[in-house]
Amino acid sequence: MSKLRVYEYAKQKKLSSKQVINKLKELNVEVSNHMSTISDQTKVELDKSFNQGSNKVQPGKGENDKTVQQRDNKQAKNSSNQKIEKKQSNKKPNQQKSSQSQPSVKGKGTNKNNRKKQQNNQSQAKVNPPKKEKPATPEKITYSGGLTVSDLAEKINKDTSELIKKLMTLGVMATKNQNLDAESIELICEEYGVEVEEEIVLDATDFDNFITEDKEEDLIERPAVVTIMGHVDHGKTTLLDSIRDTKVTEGEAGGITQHIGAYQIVENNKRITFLDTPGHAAFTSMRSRGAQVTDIAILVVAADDGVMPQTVEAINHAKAAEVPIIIAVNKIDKEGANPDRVMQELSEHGLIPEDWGGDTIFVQLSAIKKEGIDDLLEMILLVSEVEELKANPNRNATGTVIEAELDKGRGSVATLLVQNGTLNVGDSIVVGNTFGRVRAMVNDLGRRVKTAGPSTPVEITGLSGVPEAGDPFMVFEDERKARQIGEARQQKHIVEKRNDKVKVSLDDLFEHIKQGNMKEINLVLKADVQGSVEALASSLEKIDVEGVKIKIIHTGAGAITESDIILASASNAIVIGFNVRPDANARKTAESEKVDVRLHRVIYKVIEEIESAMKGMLDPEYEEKVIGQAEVREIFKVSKIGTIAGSYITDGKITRDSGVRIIRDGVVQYEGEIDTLKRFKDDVKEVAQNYECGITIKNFNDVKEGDIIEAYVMEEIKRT
Ligand SMILES: Nc1nc2c(ncn2[C@@H]2O[C@H](COP(=O)(O)OP(=O)(O)OP(=O)(O)O)[C@@H](O)[C@H]2O)c(=O)[nH]1
Repeated sequence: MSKLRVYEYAKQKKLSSKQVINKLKELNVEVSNHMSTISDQTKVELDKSFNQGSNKVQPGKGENDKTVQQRDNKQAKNSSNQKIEKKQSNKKPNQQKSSQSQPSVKGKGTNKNNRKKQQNNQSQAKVNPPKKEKPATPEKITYSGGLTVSDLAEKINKDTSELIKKLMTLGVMATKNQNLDAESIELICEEYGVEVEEEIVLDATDFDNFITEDKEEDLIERPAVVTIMGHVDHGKTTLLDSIRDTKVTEGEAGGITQHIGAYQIVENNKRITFLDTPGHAAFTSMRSRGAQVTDIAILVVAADDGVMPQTVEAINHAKAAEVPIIIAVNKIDKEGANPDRVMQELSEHGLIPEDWGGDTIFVQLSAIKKEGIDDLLEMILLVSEVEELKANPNRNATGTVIEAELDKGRGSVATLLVQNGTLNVGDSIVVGNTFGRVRAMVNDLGRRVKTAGPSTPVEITGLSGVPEAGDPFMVFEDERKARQIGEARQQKHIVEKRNDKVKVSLDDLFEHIKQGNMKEINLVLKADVQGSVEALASSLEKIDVEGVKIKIIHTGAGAITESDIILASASNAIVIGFNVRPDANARKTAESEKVDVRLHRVIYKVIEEIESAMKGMLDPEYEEKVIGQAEVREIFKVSKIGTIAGSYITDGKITRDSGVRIIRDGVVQYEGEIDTLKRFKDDVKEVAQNYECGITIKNFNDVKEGDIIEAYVMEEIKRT
């Protein structure tokens, strides 16, 4: 089977690759770029189509899949076969070329030619100094981490300008310092018959590169890690305390519980680990750092209060993290307790009790009276069993930081949750962007321990710095390696902070979609009233562009809160506010977490914006910039013209085309445009600070002495 690529076909037909790609799209043939291969059948269709106009043809699905797969599999190792194949298919024409212009080291025949040519050159040496002779084109080059045009030119011994021209004929516009993508590099190398290999350097700062899969037979059951969530005052803390009081001392007689951010209890000879920080903020902020520590979420709902806003938030947070939920209907001892109502209300959120044919476990309890605690624990064990939570205790420990602080006496103190393996005193460990050796370990009962297995929380000392909650940790065989990796992570962290890694935003949505790393777009939706939330949600869910789906992970009526932003950050979601604004905290968090928040007042604008972003057609975004202020000092009423505001520019300047706002006692009276701007009798383009001028406002004559006229322009926000 011949392997014809898009650009090759384009060249044959004297078309641009883009034209061919567009035509393929018309024919419903999926190609990712000019390097994609075209099957024989597709080629026939293309020929037909270019000769006769557009005949819609649906190609065999298998072929498309294959094309895509080939691109996906293009990792250094397994692509080497493809590369050799490519090289061979390109050898002939290139060698012909190179034998004319440059000495080549490939193929017997050409070698002879080269030798001859070289001899000729030597004999002419006196006339033409050998310096001028270009060095040979290498047979193979390797590179890692990208190449600029001039880097590549140097590697393959060509002039940069020649390469730029060549790239142009292949439909790639590049300057000499421009970084080339892997495909363009391959393309150029193919043209010159050079084999190219990209060396993928393993990122030593990425723990994933050090993790080896456990064998099934090495895995054993581990305790579940449980988080308690729910609305304010519904009894989360009381429940955590009751469980600890009744169980910890029961199991470990004489133990003094210590607050280390998590504790373990024993029920029916099985352990359960509770994270001791109630509330979904902690849960989600950890997740936003990439940590998934919770196996089961307990949702506490007070039976006398029912489902409240934070209950719904907690549900959505747990759902977004795909963590099973157990409902603890609390305060059933209270007068006015109505567990049925809680069930009813939760059913509306998709949590249907088993008694009613659903699959959500409901446990009724009184945290304060310590009633129903055993039932809850039993249910946790049941869910753990179903979830088949397992780990391998016989390996170096990995896990997550639950909390950490700097203690005056002990230095850096961190509570770690071991998630796999066993942590030992003396282990060399990298924690977040810091490292060290585990000097001492203390468990939740305040006892010194030497080892900690899967799902065990322990407090450790011995780190060189203070990590953050949610940071991952990993133990390494030797201290030198731990230090090396710790330092590399620290360095990377500094660089990343500097580069301010941005979360997904509407602006780069299309890029993500194009690169195929986005199949679902997560949205958090807030609106003024429930009705608009629903209307908006249903319209948004209907958008389907390029097979990418909208997924609404949380909705609510009311202002955009910090919790919305944290959820969006953790789930890489975009926040949409309809007739609502973010509160001050939310605004700050959105800025620091780099969450894209879009505010709208018209439903179709929201839909339009999302849709255009998905299609990569988002209009430039503008932001208002105040350029100056004027104080109205005198009013002139002129019958034909209207009210002229005799003003004095107190700050900045006012330009003829700026937008203006009339502010009276701090309140905006009117927003509009300038009609005329005059100095004495002359129309002027702008008036600067400390000058007087006459201003009339379009469609507004109610200017008063003492009013402030604020001028602003809309500036396009530069996208990076
Ligand atoms: N009657 C009754 N009161 C309870 C029960 N559980 C908790 N309370 C009371 O409810 C109030 C709130 O309990 P907390 O445990 O502080 O609630 P919380 O959910 O942790 O609250 P925040 O930490 O503020 O979010 C306290 O006054 C508790 O004593 C219960 O089972 N029955």
